[in-house]
Amino acid sequence: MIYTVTLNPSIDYHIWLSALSQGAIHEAKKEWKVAGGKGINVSKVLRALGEDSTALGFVGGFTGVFIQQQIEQAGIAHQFIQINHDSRINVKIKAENETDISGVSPPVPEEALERLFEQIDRLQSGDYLVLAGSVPKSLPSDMYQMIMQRLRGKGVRIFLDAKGQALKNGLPEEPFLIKPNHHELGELYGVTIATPAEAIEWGRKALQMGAQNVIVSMAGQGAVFVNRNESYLAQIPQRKPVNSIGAGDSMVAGFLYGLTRGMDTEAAFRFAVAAGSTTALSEGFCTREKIEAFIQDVTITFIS
Ligand SMILES: Nc1ncnc2c1ncn2[C@@H]1O[C@H](COP(=O)(O)OP(=O)(O)OP(=O)(O)O)[C@@H](O)[C@H]1O
Ligand SMILES: O=P(O)(O)OC[C@@]1(O)O[C@H](CO)[C@@H](O)[C@@H]1O
Repeated sequence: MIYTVTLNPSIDYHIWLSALSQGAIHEAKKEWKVAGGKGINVSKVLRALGEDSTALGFVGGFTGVFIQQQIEQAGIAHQFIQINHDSRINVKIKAENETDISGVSPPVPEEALERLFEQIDRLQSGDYLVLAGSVPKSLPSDMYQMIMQRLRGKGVRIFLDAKGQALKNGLPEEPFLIKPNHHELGELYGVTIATPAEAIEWGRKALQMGAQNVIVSMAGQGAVFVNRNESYLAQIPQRKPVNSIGAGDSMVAGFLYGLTRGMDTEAAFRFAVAAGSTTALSEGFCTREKIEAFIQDVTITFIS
């Protein structure tokens, strides 16, 4: 069974403007409101690919009701834990370029946290667990590490898509996969990663710190994959992105999907890159049809 955890879900309010200027009044050309948060996005992409998952996390208030309804309408199983305060609203402004404003995360009470731990304790060998996105401020920054410690030795494969302290703290627990983008990986080591060669070099450092597999996503530059046996570079044709929100989540979902369908590492990585890119290059998330049409445009190079 696949579980996704979104500790800090959101309503993503996508809004299209002709131009964004500080201090001005803007009239939107178009808008969308969708349930968001990285784990939830992974569940959505998996659903679109025909793979079931159960979404876990905290939802609250009128925004939480909306998020839960959307997940149910999408046919995604969930075991959300209700909290009293409103889930966040994250604003995604599309003008000359993309600007994100993330809302304030709601406080999560101790009892809600205990309930999440009870759910985590029920996971079994062979399950996959995706831990993705930010940790609400009221929770300890080593939340993901705490979850992973509870699962030690149980045979659950953990995909960790986090940044900063949450990523750093999680590495010693040997997550099956991490998927930082090149900025997030650079931030971990206090360096700037600008090229795939640098992403491979620093990705290998993350292996030394505990990660079993590392995908470093590099937006329009593609991605690199490293583990102890194999390293690959994925390149994609240069095209203007339409919506890069959720591209990284689509990549995580694509890799997970590939593994569950028995693809080898290289094929799962190729599928993951095609999933990320087709989300970035179209409105809405990737679909199987879009991925299949794009996948031959992904060039994979084996790196020794
Ligand atoms: N401009 C683009 N053109 C083609 N593919 C893209 C583009 N931007 C992103 N992608 C694809 O999506 C993958 C993930 O993108 P990115 O590195 O932006 O992830 P991210 O920062 O985790 O994204 P997010 O947090 O918005 O989900 C890339 O490796 C690439 O395959
Ligand atoms: O603030 P976080 O939890 O790091 O990221 C949240 C978020 O930006 O990530 C998703 C895209 O990856 C969006 O659906 C959501 O708004």
